Amino acid sequence: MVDRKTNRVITLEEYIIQAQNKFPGATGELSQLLRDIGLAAKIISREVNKAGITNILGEEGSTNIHGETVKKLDMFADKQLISALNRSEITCMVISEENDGIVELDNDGGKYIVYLDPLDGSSNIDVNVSIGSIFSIYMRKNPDTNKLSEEDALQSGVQQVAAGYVLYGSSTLMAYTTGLGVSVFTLDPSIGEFILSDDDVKIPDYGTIYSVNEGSYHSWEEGLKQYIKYCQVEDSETSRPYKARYIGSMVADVHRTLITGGIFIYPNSSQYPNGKLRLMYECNPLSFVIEQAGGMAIDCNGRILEIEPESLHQRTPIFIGSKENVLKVKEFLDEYKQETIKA
Ligand SMILES: O=P(O)(O)OC[C@H]1O[C@](O)(COP(=O)(O)O)[C@@H](O)[C@@H]1O
Repeated sequence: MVDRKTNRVITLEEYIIQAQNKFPGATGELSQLLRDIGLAAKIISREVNKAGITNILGEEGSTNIHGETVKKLDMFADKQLISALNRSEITCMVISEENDGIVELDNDGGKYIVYLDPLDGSSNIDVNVSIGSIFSIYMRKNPDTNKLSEEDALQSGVQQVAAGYVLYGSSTLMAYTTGLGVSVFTLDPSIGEFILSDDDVKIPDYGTIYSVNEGSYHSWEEGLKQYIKYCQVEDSETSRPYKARYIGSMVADVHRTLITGGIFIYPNSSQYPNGKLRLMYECNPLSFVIEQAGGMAIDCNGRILEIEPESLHQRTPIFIGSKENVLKVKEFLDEYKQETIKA
């Protein structure tokens, strides 16, 4: 995207500074934090792009708190992001999918807390399918107390000051929001810069793509089963049947949903009674982005962003995407919930 006034491409760096200048009181710290994440993303992107020829594919040998085998790229991305955040002394703690507890950085004076899914879509790393990194940023609740605590970090999604993701796909892009709409930047490897490619992105109100792992269909609640049947019925008026698309990397499936409209679902199932995806570093940040683009994100009861977190790595079911599609699935969930209650 070219700046109409200067007829020049706009880099992430410039865009962040321009946005900051709109807030006279801004300290520039959040800007620095976003730049730090941008830098780490470039380094991770470089490694992802040549993963097949450098010994960075495969398992690292350890298991994380979720009982998942950790991939070498998971650890590489985790290290890159944490060291980038440690460099600028404004982040006091990081919570990451690859670390059990809070990671205290050497900046206990820092006022920001960052949640990370350093490498999302781990099952796709070794098969060269799109993967991503997800970040969510909060201010400390009690900046005057020296002692950092989990209590500081357990804040609902509405408290996020910024959130976003990096998608390592056919190109590498970074999308984020600070609560003033969603901006997308594409990495131009030839100059090593993220260039603004889309500003104030809006998700279509209605889409004809549904995205869910139907492998666990048998253990879904009836309302969801009936909604998927609804998506598959022939009806030209509502452009059904919808197309099914499922990449298996939440960042990639949600980014597609942001651009084309539709819905991404990761429900409860017998394998994951409370859903699989993590509230604090997968569902909250992507819900903030989708809501800022005009979409919706709910669990089986209400808004994802209003869930009061109880633990750092808690999971939640999620229904996220275009407003009309999310309202439709909620209709089915509520209707069959009533049926079950009556029965
Ligand atoms: O293989 P499944 O059960 O469909 O799960 C895929 C989901 O799990 C995830 O891979 C979980 O994320 P991680 O790879 O970060 O653990 C999501 O990106 C994706 O949406």
